[in-house]
Amino acid sequence: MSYKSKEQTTMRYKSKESKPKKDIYTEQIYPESYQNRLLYTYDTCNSKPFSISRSSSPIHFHLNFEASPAMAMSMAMKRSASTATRAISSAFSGSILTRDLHASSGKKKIVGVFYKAHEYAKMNPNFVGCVENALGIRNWLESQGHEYIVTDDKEGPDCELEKHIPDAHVIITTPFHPGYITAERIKKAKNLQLLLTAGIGSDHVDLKAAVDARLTVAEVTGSNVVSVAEDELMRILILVRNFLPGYHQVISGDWNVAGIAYRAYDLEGKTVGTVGCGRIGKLLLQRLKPFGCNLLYHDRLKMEPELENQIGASFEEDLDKMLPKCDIVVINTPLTEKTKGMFDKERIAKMKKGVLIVNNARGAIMDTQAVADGCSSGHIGGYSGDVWYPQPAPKDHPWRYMPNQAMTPHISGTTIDAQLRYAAGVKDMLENYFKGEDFPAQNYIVKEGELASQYR
Ligand SMILES: NC(=O)C1=CN([C@@H]2O[C@H](COP(=O)(O)OP(=O)(O)OC[C@H]3O[C@@H](n4cnc5c(N)ncnc54)[C@H](O)[C@@H]3O)[C@@H](O)[C@H]2O)C=CC1
Repeated sequence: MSYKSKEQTTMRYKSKESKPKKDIYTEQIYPESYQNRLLYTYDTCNSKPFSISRSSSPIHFHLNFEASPAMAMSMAMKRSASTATRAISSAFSGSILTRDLHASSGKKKIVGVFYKAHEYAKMNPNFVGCVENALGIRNWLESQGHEYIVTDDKEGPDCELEKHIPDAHVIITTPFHPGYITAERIKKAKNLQLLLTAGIGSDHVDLKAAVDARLTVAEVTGSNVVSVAEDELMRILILVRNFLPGYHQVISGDWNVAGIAYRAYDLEGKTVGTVGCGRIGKLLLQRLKPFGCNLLYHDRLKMEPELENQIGASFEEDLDKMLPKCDIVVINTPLTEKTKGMFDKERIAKMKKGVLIVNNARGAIMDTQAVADGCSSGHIGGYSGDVWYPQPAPKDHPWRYMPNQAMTPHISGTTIDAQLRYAAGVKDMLENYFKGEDFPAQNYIVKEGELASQYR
């Protein structure tokens, strides 16, 4: 995608200014989100050609950004809330725990694990999520005397990540190219205090080991939920319309309408169920509503009736009762001890014959072979997603070769918009960490020996 022109950016800025007040639905999805501020940052950086060179990192710009009165007020409110939180927590914290966050001051060693971009790194100055552009925080970190090592080499005993584990204070990694932080690595990491996920989903960390070691684990909650929900909608349409065989026909010089049409349907009137209905699940349901589908959701938590009514979906307490009703099932839970392997042979057998499955949550929520077998037998009519286990997916991963799949590498949550948001979120948390301040509460996955509720 090309960069936005100044006119486009101005339009976006204007439309943001005239945006109607958030409704109850949006309030629930974005409590204290980064969204507005970061979009503002993004617009600011693109619409001020006099002060910014295109090759600079965009996420530095919000330091110079003059807040509007409303934003200044909200920032001041946040500051006073965080001061109050600190006062309360310091009043109650008496224990001496060597690895708790902010246990030591001074220069830090920060290790980042990202995917390599090679020739693509220079093609877009906002492409900050790769090794080469390193979230755009290198100058900022190094100017304060911190050491910043960045690599994509993350597997095996001789990899670059392993070399830096013993003296790293902070490890940042993205779910797109996850640095697996195992219990063994945590044991070796004597200086480690903080594990940051540049994105959402911290299952690449052995969270139990992190709890036991009293590490802090945090992610940029909300940073790419819109990106994933949009991508899920695209995958649903690709499967329902049997799009991919048509695309392949065009490339291979064929023309066979029947070969596509015999199993292409409308989305209207179909029953779609989301398993997990947090931020992404709700955004997906909101996007599906205008298609005239019958919407169901299963989650640990039932929505407030007003929100449920606004979204137009019905709660299904029992997953196994919801599945046989669904033409399309979308997975939107984190990978936890409870959801690992949740979709095995028996559960897949409970689904309708020909069911379409979209999974952008995590590959390991599915039993790999059961999915491949389901696609081969036709019980699963189509499977699409961007998440695999492990990542990168090995060349012989069965999902590469099963019929009726529309798989991609892990991309849905790393759009340029998402990268700008999660890079700024990481920078904010590092800034708080250096100052000994708390992070936004919803970002914590492990804090003071406790695991966030959605991972339990
Ligand atoms: N493919 C990609 O690029 C991305 C993937 N993700 C994945 O999507 C997941 C969900 O993200 P969000 O919606 O932001 O998280 P969220 O925390 O807002 O929502 C997760 C929902 O899952 C529910 N849940 C947890 N365990 C459950 C269980 N055993 N049964 C039923 N429901 C359960 C929770 O109650 C919660 O409502 C992330 O954890 C991550 O794994 C997130 C962002 C990007």
